[in-house]
This record gives sequence, structure tokens and C-alpha cells, in this order.
Amino acid sequence: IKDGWFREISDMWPGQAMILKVNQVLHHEKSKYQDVLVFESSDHGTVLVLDNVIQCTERDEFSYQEMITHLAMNSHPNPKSVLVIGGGDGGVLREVVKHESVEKAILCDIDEAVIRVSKKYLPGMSIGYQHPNVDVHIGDGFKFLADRKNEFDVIITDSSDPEGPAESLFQKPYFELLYGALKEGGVITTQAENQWLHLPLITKLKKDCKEVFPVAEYAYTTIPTYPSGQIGFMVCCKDANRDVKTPLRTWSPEEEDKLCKYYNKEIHKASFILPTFARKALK
Ligand SMILES: NCCCN[C@H]1CC[C@H](N)CC1
Repeated sequence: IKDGWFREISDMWPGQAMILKVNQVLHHEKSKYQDVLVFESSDHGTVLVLDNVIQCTERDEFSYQEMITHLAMNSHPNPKSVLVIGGGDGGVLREVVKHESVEKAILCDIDEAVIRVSKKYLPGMSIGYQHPNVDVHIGDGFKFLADRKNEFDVIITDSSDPEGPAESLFQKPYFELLYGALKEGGVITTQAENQWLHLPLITKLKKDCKEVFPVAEYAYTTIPTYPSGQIGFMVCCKDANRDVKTPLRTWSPEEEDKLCKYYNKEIHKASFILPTFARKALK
């Protein structure tokens, strides 16, 4: 932070950087895995930063948390057991438990500091931890999945970027573990980066996913404080006949308005519509 501004400078988005005005630093520590920073911004609420990369801001986190969750949950006929890999801020869990079908939701994050800090400084996201059907596991998602077979209806990988602790969550062996941990007809979503910045990575990701899952599609959402203002997801299913681009189950318009600020049944479908340059690369 310099002269009261935070700059998200990284070689993952060369030559550009989101800059947010800082009112007050609330917390800063070196955890076992990464640098953890929380600050009060002038206009985006409280902001969580890991290794100098913006993870979420109170102003727009709902876009990412709702889409990565409901694109998966509403592509499954009756999700009862759900696993979140990463997601230590609790926002995805908050979205998962909006589905009454959920009997068990497990969150596995490698860094206890993110969970601890989120519970203290991000109450709007860590509210997810309060639900009775939620269990928390501190550890490496990769190892956690290795001995879980045929157990989950939905697995959501809410990770940071490939540079850092989440590196292994972008490789093919991880998708094979996800496949094995899913029950029949299971659905996954993963954080799959930005079509303006990481198209070669997304192309490789989709190729790897297609070698493991019969259905693998890329969707994206708009989120102002992520690099280039949007972020994508891989949405994959074990059932070759599942059309993940159309929600299997939908809330009524009234319920949608009550439950979500971003996700709705129309934007579920629209999020898979890509600009030509990305559609060609991801064919
Ligand atoms: N639940 C927090 C979201 C973490 N995902 C982010 C995606 C965009 C990245 N540049 C940083 C992590």
C-alpha cells in the first residue's frame, strides 16, 4: 500500500493493475502459506487480499460466489452432499446452504488463517460457517480428495490463482480426483480465470476437463474488482446427457430476487455465451 492506495500488480496480468483506495488496514499477517491482508476500502467495503491478489471485496463478491455455486447446484437434479475446495472466506458456503436439498456441506481450505480472518472481518461471507449442516476441514484439497470416492453430488473449487498454493488445482490429475469423488451424475465448477488474460490456460483447462468429464463448458461472470473485470468457471458433469447450460431446477422470480443479487435463470444460460475470439479458442 502506497500513498493510501492498494495496487494489484502481478505478472499474471502484465502491464495492468486494479487500484483501490485504502481507508484503513484492518489486518496483515504471513500465514503458513501466503501473505494475508484485510483493509477497509473507500468505496468497495472490506477487501481480502492474498499474496497481493484481490480475493474478494464486499461490494461485488456476490457475483463470483453466486455464479460459481449456482451454475453447479442448479445443474444437478437434487444436490445433497456438497464439497467446497478453497473458499476460506465462506462466501461460497453461504450460497450452497441456500439450497434446501443440502444435507451435508464440507469446506476444505489449506489455510486456517483465511477462515479465521474471514470470520473476524468478513461477517457477510463467513456467515456460511454458521449453518448446522456445514463441516470445515483444514488441509490440502488435493490430499482430501485422494481418499474420497463416490461421495459428493457437487464439488466447487473456489481457488486462488495458479501461481501459489492453488497451483495443483489447475492440473489434470486434480480433475481425475474430482471425477472419482463425485457420485453418479455429479457436477463440478472450478475457478477458471479470465478470457481476456488467460485464454491459453483456459484452452488447456477445457482440454484436460474434456478428457476426464463427458461434459465440460466454460462460463463467466462480470466482477469489477477482478483483473479485466470478469472471471470464468469450468462447469463439468459426469452425466454425458446433462445440459449444464440450462438450469435443471429454477427458483421462482420472487425467490430469485430474495436469494440472489446476481444469479438468475437467464444469466445461467447467458454466462455460457462467449465472444467469437473465446468461442473459437474453446471449441
Ligand atoms: N471466494 C474468493 C474468490 C477467490 N477467487 C479469486 C479469483 C480471481 C483471482 N485473481 C483471485 C482469486
